[in-house]
Amino acid sequence: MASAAAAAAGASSLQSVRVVLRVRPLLPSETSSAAASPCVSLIGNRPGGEVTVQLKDQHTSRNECYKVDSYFGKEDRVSDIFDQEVSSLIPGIFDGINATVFAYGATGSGKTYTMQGSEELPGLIPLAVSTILARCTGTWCSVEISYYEVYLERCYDLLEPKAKEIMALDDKDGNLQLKGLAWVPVRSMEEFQEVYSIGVQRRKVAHTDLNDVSSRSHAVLSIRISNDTVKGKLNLIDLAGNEDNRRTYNEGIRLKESSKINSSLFALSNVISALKRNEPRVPYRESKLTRILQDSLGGNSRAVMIACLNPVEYQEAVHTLSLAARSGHMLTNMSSASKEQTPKVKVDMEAKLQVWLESKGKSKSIQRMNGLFSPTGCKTPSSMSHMKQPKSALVSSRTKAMDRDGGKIKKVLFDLAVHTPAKNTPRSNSRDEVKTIKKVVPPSLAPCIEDKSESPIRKALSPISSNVMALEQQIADDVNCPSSLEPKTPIGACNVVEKIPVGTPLDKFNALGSNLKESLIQQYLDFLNVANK
Ligand SMILES: Nc1ncnc2c1ncn2[C@@H]1O[C@H](COP(=O)(O)OP(=O)(O)OP(=O)(O)O)[C@@H](O)[C@H]1O
Repeated sequence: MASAAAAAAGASSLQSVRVVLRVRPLLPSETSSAAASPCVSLIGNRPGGEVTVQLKDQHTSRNECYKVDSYFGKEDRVSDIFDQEVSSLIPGIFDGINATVFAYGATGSGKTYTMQGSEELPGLIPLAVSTILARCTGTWCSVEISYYEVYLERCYDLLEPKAKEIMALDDKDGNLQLKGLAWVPVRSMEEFQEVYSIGVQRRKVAHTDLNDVSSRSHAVLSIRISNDTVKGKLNLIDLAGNEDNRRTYNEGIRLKESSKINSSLFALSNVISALKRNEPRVPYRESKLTRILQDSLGGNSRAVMIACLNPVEYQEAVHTLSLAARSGHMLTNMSSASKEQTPKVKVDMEAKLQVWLESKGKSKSIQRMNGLFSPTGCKTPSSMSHMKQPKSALVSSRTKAMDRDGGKIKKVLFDLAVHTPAKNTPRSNSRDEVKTIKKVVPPSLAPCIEDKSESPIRKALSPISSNVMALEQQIADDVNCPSSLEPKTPIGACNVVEKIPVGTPLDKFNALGSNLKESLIQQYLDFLNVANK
């Protein structure tokens, strides 16, 4: 048993990105819901090695298996995650090896709970700070923190709010420098609490349909240690949640935030994917988030991605775990039961698309889609019927949220004693391994795959784009259509529809303008990302 634990520790320190799954418990508001049966289960693990999880959609019989490095379920505490995944990174920082821990997942999946914690259960951030401070006690080592957020692709200091936007620049040696970022020395948990709680209150949060206190920015807490010879850094990142705006009904600024959040998370997934595949070029410059993390992701740095899941949201879970897939952890397989269902799944998907378009009043769009995909006569799948109806007004309650969180964190940090790691306890896993087979990409996807550098499955797993407004603007600009076009109306709808020739669906598609093609492809991919692939 001891040698297995040592092997596990060794493995974790050798891997550059570990993917850890964190499934939160059902919330009281969810347990009463009809759709409250969990969609995720642990089905197998190897001591010290990867674990296999299964996602199952209760509305269809679809299920998929994924491999991750470890699994934390509803009975596991944040301190368990810290002991098993984060504490092993800390000695490396004292040897100058940077590390990054980031919580990734849909809105409301428990990222802030995991990173920041609550009054009773401190999160990974306070646990890490207390462990680092304890290690520095009686040495010449100094500890400093910075805390900043990436909001709408701009970087702001949360400890020095009057400072200008933080710029990511390369110095003469090619090392990344965050110009304008404040580093505040901390010598005790009390000092840390004082500084951090102020920063937490400044972070941008808002009420959304899916989370009362939803983070609207990515927040990065960096802990830097320095002694005479070495500087090392640990980044602890609470990412904003990826959002499907067809569920959130975001509008205005919330929609704009959501669009930036989703595109930067996509950029992050590209970086992780490139790192896991040892690709020669890592696309750090695709977003501000990846750019500022350039010196902490890749190279000899270590990273732990905590993929957070809401246990009852199958589609979100698929989307979140797709990031793990991109980083080489997914079993690109389905159970044999689900293979038999592949044609049905495809039909359901098209029916869902029709229903969705109909619900948006897009009968013309349906006709055009029917030119691209085979027509179906299916009824609305039951899985669509549980979708939320839009609320008439979304109330921003940042002040409320700040009161709640700011107050809480202050207490958390005051109360926190230096964290003593608990002994690692092996998990009991009596579940049977499922037999898996290779996943099939529906042939109807083929014309949509334009990017030659990416595999079809990878493209199909792209994140949900929420650039509705930007897309509309682009459509209006590009084809000079009236600005009164409804959201998601395909490009050039006003001019192009009559010109579509008769012939095969592919002929019709090829005859469309490039903007219209791009729009249709994007819409189809968007749809696939929230429907069965
Ligand atoms: N492990 C857990 N145990 C109990 N409650 C939890 C747990 N994880 C999350 N929650 C609760 O779930 C709700 C949503 O969690 P949280 O705000 O952390 O989500 P999030 O992923 O940070 O969302 P967003 O991306 O919108 O900021 C909160 O009420 C939180 O207290």
